[in-house]
Amino acid sequence: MAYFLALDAGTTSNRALIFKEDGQVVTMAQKEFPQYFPQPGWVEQNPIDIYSTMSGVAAEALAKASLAAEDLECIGITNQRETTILWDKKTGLPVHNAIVWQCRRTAPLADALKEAGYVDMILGKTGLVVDAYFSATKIKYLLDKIPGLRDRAKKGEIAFGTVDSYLMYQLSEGRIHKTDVSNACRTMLFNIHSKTWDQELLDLLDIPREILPEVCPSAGYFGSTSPSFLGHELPITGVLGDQQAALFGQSCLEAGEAKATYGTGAFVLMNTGPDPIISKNGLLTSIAWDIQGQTSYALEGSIFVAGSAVQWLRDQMGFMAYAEESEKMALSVQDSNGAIVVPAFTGLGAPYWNPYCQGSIFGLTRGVNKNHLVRATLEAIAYLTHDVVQAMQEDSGLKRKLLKVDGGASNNNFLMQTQADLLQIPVLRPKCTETTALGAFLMAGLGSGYFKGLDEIQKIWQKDREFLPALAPEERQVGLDRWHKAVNHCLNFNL
Ligand SMILES: Nc1ncnc2c1ncn2[C@@H]1O[C@H](COP(=O)(O)OP(=O)(O)O)[C@@H](O)[C@H]1O
Ligand SMILES: O=P(O)(O)OC[C@H](O)CO
Repeated sequence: MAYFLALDAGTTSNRALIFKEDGQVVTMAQKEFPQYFPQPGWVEQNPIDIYSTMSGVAAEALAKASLAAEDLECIGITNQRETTILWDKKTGLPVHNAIVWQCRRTAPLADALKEAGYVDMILGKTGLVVDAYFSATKIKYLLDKIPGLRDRAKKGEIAFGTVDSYLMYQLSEGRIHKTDVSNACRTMLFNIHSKTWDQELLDLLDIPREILPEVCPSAGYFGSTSPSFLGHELPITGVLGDQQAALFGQSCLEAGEAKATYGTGAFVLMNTGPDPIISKNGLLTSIAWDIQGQTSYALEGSIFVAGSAVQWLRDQMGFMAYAEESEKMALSVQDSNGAIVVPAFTGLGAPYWNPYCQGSIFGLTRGVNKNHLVRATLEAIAYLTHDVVQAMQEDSGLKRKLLKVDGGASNNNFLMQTQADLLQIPVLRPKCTETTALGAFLMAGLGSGYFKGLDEIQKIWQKDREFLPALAPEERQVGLDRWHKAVNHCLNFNL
């Protein structure tokens, strides 16, 4: 029997899972950590919280499984991407809170890059749309803001990392300053063709090369943890960004296979194989992973608000006590009674990319009640996902045959049925919905040499439920037309 530890550093919580070699979850421990919102649209986290909660849940998962660290084969790490941390190399202490991927504070810096005409150059090199979402403008902001930081960075005293890098640095007491290609490609500083940091982009943003981590393949030996973590040195042999990990955990290993993860936001990724496809429709091109010298690319549609819209219904509107109740409420009415919710709470991501538009509700009449609004919100998540999948088909020329789903909100059967109806293809939910952690464990198993190849890990994916399209095509088209009208109004509405 072999055991593996997967560390899943998410946006709102950190999770540690122990897996058996057949993909069974032995134990899981999870802990939320504080989020800070210093100004509207700004989001920060304390890196020390990120490390301390992760080290706490890892110890808890191990204790619950009655295992010792010596029983573990290796560690896999997966993480919220883009979130930017700068720290002092000597002390390991952060110089500022982490600037989280959702944070919009650097939108003016992104606008300046767009106005100066860098959109095509940046898309061509990095596969990314110019946006505050990615790490590059966040790093520049910190280097500009903190007195003396750029000089210290030039002298090699400061390190930059996304959450994977920061965790490895802490876990190894400063011996590992590395990241993997799937995380590096989300910084907007990494050339996805040459797979190297791009000097032209570094110069453009005045970011010293000295701060950057070494970029490694996703599977392989990154280094070992120090005994201060779990009491025993353990090899880290798999690292990748959480959406790419979910793609891997969903066993989307062939070109054309896709998954949608419905968590805080929703992220649709399609494996495009060994060649990157640069989008004409507002999607992102990322490296999915690099294994045994083989790079796989992915097209991605990032939707910033999905499950968090259900949290809004729960916490701000007070419509329910638990997110799970949204399914029953939506099914208690026949339709949304004409209401359309566009949950653009932090602007709209793919394929619209408007950081300034705001959430809107259309079609309100005296008969609309909270069940209709809950239904309209869940429908909006499915419509946004539809728009991304549509863009993906146009970019790739590949018609989807099915969509695999995961993440907290994929447990909502109404949402999944609506998704199948809108996409007109089967939607498949796996038995293990912790696909992100599953992907990290499988990657680590490959990196340690425990698994010899992809065919060995393909068997691990198992179906839980399949949702088949059941909506009449005319009815679907009417719904889509109304939705797109509402999105256009929302995009064009300026206070
Ligand atoms: N049954 C459900 N129906 C609708 N939304 C749900 C349901 N269960 C969870 N959610 C939403 O899913 C999100 C949590 O999913 P999770 O995958 O844990 O997210 P993350 O990894 O981004 O923290 C929350 O925003 C919650 O509102
Ligand atoms: O932490 P999650 O699951 O919301 O994922 C966040 C994404 O990686 C952001 O790009």
